[in-house]
Amino acid sequence: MTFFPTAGAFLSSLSALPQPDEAARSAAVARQGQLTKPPGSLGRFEEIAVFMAGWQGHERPRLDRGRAVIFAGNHGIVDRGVSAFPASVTAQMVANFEHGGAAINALSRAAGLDLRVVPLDLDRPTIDFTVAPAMSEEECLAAINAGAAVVADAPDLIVLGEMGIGNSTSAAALCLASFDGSARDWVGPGTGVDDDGMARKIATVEAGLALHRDALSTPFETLRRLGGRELAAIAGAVIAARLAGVPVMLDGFICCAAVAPIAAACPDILAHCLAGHVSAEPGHMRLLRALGLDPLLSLGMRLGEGSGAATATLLVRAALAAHDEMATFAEAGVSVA
Ligand SMILES: Cc1cc2ncn([C@H]3O[C@H](COP(=O)(O)O)[C@@H](O)[C@H]3O)c2cc1C
Ligand SMILES: O=C(O)c1cccnc1
Repeated sequence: MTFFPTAGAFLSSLSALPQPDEAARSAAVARQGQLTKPPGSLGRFEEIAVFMAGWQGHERPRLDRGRAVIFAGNHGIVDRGVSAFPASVTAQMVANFEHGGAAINALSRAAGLDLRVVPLDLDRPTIDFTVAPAMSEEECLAAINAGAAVVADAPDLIVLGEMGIGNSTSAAALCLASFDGSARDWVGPGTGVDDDGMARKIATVEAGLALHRDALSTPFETLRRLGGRELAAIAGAVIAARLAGVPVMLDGFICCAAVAPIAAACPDILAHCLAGHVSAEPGHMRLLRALGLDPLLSLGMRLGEGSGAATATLLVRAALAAHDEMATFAEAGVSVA
């Protein structure tokens, strides 16, 4: 499926974004005010229920068809010694996802999410971005469209994750290109590199920015030059979800970095997104602040795969259960004041 036929179509979609259904939102706010509890006493759960109502367009939103998607891609910069693991682990983990043995399989099952795995040309790593753009326009657009395709049948919620050895370095480059700071502010240990590995990551990000900075004229160019297929796919999925009114749960540093270029150009693009958690990757909290997102969980996780986002979906289930199943003051015969 070609959701975005050209890079121009991808970019112009950012200037015509649908807003939440105000009638459904107001009805959900009114319902929260009638449930048998002091007003506001369910805290963030109330906000989540109202958020889901607005994007789904129903006073009582559902989570029957929740979907987790993990996009996978390989990165040319791995040859620069930026990960504690070899690039071959990406494909090995994809096989593990397909056999049900990874953390995201267990957590998706626990959260009642259907899991899709989308490997993106794993045998063709992106080009080392310190030498040339990571992807051609066609490759980047194909990845964006692979992301957009996973929301075609409008699931109730989409949970986004990634797998790609080396992608915490691409993520740091996308953050530096999109927001302020230095390479050091955005680079972290990822899978657990030592001090020398950290220095190689910082040098890689600095070299990438030095080469491409003057050409980063649009979010598409930033994703294409410094990103990777799985990161472009996440950006495509987030925009397609917005156009389809599908709420999104974002994961850790890498998943959030994938949307940094589009959010820097168009801050409203993340209005339909929740941040599942803040990961232990040091740049993640800084990134969430730049994106204007308040994470639901802080569990010291630093895995990726959509694992934090899938876990946070359990909180959405709790919020929707309270919103849907609680009695109103009138139904329960409880005095209002
Ligand atoms: C076995 C294994 C499973 C993973 N699942 C997610 N990641 C995570 O680690 C990678 C990013 O870290 P870096 O930039 O240091 O390579 C990504 O694939 C990410 O999703 C994993 C990494 C490994 C080794
Ligand atoms: O926060 C993340 O997304 C993350 C951190 C470390 C390794 N992989 C992913």
